[in-house]
Amino acid sequence: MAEIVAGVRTDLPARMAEVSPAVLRRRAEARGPRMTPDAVGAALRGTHGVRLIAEVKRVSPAMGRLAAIERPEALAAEYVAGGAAAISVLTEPRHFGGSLADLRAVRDSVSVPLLRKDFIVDPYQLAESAAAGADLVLLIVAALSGRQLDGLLKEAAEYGLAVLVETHTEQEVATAVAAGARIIGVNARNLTTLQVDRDTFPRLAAGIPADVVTVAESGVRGPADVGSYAGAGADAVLVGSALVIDDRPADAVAAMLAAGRREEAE
Ligand SMILES: O=C(O)c1ccccc1NCC(=O)[C@H](O)[C@H](O)COP(=O)(O)O
Repeated sequence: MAEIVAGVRTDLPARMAEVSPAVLRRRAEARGPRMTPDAVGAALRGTHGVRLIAEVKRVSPAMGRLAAIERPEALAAEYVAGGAAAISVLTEPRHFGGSLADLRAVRDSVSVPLLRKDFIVDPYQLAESAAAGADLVLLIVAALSGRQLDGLLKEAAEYGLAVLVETHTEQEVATAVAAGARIIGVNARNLTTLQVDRDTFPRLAAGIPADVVTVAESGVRGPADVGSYAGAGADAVLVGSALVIDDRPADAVAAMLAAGRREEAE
C-alpha cells in the first residue's frame, strides 16, 4: 500500500495546481444538498438482510486486469437494478485504472449513495470527492496517523460527506471507534501481502459497537461468501472483482442479496 499512497502523493500537486479547493467547493455547492451521513448509514443497514455496495473496479493489484468497463455509469445502473444499496467507484488511476470522471459519470446515472474509494491522505481529495458528487469517502486507518484520521474525519463532516473508516486489525478497529467512526469497514485483504482472510470480519466485528454500521470488504467470490458475512453480522458487504467479471451483474447482485437475507428478521 505504501507504493499506492506514494503515487497518490505524487499526483496530487498537479491536480491542485489545475483546480483550486475554492473552485471545487463551488462545484460541490452547485450539485445541491447531498445525502446526509445519517441517511447514508441508514441505507447501508437493513432489517431484512445484508446490504450490498457494488464496486466499479477495472484492475486489482492482487488479481490483475479484471474488466474494461467502458461505461461505468451503465454498470452502476445494472448494479442498482439488481438491488445494490450503494455504489463504490475506485478512482485511483495508477493501480486500479479508475478516475474522478468515472465517479462523475456514475453520479449522473444513479441516486443511491456513492462511495469514492481511493487512498485519501489530503483534505483536497475530500473537496474533489464532494465536487464529483460522492456521498461517502473511504479513510484507511493503516494509511493515516491518528491526527490525520481525526483531521480528515472533521473536514469530511464539514463537506457533509459520510466516511467509511477501513480497518484490518483489532488495534485499527479501536482507533476507528475512538475517532468516532459511524461506519466501519473490515477489509479481508491484507494490504501488505494482498492475501484475503475471510475470517477477519468475524474476528474484528466483536470490537465494533452495535450502533456503528459494519461493512465486510473484499474477497466475496459469490453468494455463499455473502451468506457467511451476513451470518457474522455484517450490515453490508462491499463486492468488486466477482461482480465486474460477471456477464450479468444485476443477476449476480440479486443472487448475493438473496443469500444474505435474514429470514428471522422479516
Ligand atoms: O483489490 C486489490 O487487489 C487491492 C490491493 C491493494 C489495496 C486495495 C485493494 N483493493 C481495494 C478494495 O478494498 C477492494 O476493491 C474492495 O474491497 C472490493 O474487493 P474485491 O471484491 O475482493 O474485489
